[in-house]
Amino acid sequence: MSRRKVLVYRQLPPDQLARIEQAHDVVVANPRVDGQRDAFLNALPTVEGMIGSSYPIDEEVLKQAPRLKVISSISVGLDKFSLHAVGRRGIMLCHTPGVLTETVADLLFAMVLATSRRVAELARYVRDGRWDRSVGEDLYGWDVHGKTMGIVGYGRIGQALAHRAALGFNMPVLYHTRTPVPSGLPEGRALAVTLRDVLMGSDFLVLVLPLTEQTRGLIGPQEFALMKPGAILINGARGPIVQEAALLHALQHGPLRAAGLDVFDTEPLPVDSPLRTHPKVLALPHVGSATHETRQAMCEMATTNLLLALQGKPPLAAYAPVPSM
Ligand SMILES: NC(=O)c1ccc[n+]([C@@H]2O[C@H](COP(=O)([O-])OP(=O)(O)OC[C@H]3O[C@@H](n4cnc5c(N)ncnc54)[C@H](O)[C@@H]3O)[C@@H](O)[C@H]2O)c1
Ligand SMILES: O=C(O)[C@H](O)CO
Repeated sequence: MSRRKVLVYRQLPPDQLARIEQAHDVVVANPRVDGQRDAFLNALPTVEGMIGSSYPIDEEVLKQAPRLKVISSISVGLDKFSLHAVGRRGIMLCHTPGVLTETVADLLFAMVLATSRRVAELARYVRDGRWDRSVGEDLYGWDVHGKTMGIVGYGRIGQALAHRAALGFNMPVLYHTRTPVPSGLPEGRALAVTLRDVLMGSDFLVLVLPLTEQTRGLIGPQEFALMKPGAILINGARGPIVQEAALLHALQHGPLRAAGLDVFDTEPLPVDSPLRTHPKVLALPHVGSATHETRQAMCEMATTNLLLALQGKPPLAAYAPVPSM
């Protein structure tokens, strides 16, 4: 097998980097890191494989990489890639579904619990030395068990979340998804409904669907207007699925009691974003899959995908059909 030029554009664990270096000529250059952008740009004209995540690989980047055949993303979401250009060019785009499912569902449920039981706010109260008497009603939270869990996007992660909600917390589940699927739960525990019905019926509305042309701006003023007073929104999908101005309005004027956000329009979240310090917002730095075990598993899968695809073999998971090499 001939050695090819591979661009690693995000930090990889040393064991995975070594696997690539054994077979190919590697340039490590993260365009977000000061001093590495030029090396990233200089590598593009000759690279045949790329591995990384979170940096936009758009038409402009792809134009500069005429020999590119394989991109291996260390993510399940593929919204950072120009899918039209990838398809047109016959580039194999691989990703890492499945290995992060349970970990992301854990974090989504943590956000459900943290927002309703005001975990971050109460911890700050103790840390700030304000616990000088028993906590009054103004700091009480709201129950989670038995409330209705609404899920938009009932794929791998949505279903793992539904299991936690229905079987662990006795919550009725409403779900809405593009492609109809059975709930995977015992009879009567979950109902597939329209988006309108999920919005109207849920105490917690969790978004866990891909960002696409169809889902950009999906949750806006009209959708917030349908939601229950006191509902809590959790966005574990992608920031632009929710219209930010409408979200701020819904937090200030209702119906939202709180929002748990792991994802934002612009990441990292700008320091002047009103969402950063909003008292009703639990903002996390896009960490759905960020555990030692899962990030290692994602990097391993992405590395395997890259190596297989560069050998002309089917990778473990890919968006595009296998191109001829
Ligand atoms: N916060 C994080 O760190 C994090 C981590 C992993 C994944 N994610 C996000 O979660 C998404 C889902 O991951 P997954 O592994 O469950 O993917 P998946 O493909 O298994 O599930 C996606 C679901 O969304 C549904 N869907 C697609 N378009 C829709 C639409 N227009 N309306 C309603 N439903 C629609 C699909 O039918 C499918 O059921 C990813 O695409 C990514 O954006 C975020
Ligand atoms: O899509 C994913 O896998 C996560 O959001 C990490 O980028």
